[in-house]
Amino acid sequence: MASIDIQDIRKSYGAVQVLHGVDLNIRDGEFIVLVGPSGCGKSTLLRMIAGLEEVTGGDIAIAGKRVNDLAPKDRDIAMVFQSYALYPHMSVAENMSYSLRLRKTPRERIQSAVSAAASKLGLDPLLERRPKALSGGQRQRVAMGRAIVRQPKAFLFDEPLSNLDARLREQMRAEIKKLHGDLGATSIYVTHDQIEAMTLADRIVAMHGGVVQQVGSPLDLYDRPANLFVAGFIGSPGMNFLSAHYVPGENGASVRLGDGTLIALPQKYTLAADEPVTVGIRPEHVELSDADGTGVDAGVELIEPTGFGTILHLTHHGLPFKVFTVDRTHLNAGPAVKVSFPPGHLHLFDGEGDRVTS
Ligand SMILES: Nc1ncnc2c1ncn2[C@@H]1O[C@H](COP(=O)(O)OP(=O)(O)OP(=O)(O)O)[C@@H](O)[C@H]1O
Repeated sequence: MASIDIQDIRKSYGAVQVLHGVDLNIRDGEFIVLVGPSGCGKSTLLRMIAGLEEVTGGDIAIAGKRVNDLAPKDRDIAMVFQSYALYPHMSVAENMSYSLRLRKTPRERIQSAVSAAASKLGLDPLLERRPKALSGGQRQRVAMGRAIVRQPKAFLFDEPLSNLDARLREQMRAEIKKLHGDLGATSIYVTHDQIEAMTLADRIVAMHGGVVQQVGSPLDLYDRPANLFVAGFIGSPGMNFLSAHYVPGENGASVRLGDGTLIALPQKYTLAADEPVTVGIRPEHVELSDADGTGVDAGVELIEPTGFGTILHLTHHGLPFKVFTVDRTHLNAGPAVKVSFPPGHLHLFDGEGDRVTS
């Protein structure tokens, strides 16, 4: 196991810069998830750590040793890909033992490593099969087994569950988390799936446009997103954003929506009167009541029952927003409801899209 230190890492393909200076210190044993939309540079960063892409600028150190110019095989890390990358002509056991055989590891050591990994992953009955006789989930387990037997300093995962159906993804996600709990190995996991990021990570690194937007625990990112991008990316259904202007007010600060509606804020902020801001509130934090209740008027556009809860698509003076509720009485909401925005759940972002904290 090892720490991984990334300092001012930059990557360009010709004139196109895709990583703009990434700094990240990963602790020994930590599970880090790189998350972001397609094209944000997360796979490129992972591949640079693995040694599969050249570093344009900056430094990468594994266990305190600079590895920029070290070949992938000399970095002592194992990579698990979306495509599994298994050898079709080898059995499961041969696939798992391949790297150890290359290293001329003694036969008994190979056997005990393969059998320990196989039993951890439930692969014992499949050891003699070829990959083509396995399901997608079983193949991904073999790919993980192959990584485990090497006892690498770190595991790198590149969207390993993308090819699996939703139920299997959920199951494998839990298995990966349990495996990390057992092995305690430093892991970096790339995904565009925010649920995977939230459930697996000790810390999430949210990326956008080749720039790290925020690094923190899953709940840090959920509770205190650093900017509009993170606020919108983490959480499902996504956070509602309302354009507004800041009103300092004598009896506490508020924001004024376009139609003049005032929404109370939890505190005063160091913003100028009338400064344009964006207010964010998660669908699960909006409070709903009947049309004759208290709050702001909203029209009901669409009701989506999910079983666990209900998503209501609402509008307030043409402004669309969503509410999520587990209260089934709202399944039959009429054409109009009232909503209120609890001040403690509001997020405020300035004109640049950055979180306003004080
Ligand atoms: N070999 C290459 N040559 C030129 N541009 C590249 C190359 N590889 C990646 N890119 C570009 O670099 C950017 C980052 O790509 P990268 O694969 O790291 O994104 P990603 O966040 O992992 O996306 P995805 O989830 O789609 O894999 C993209 O704009 C991509 O087009």
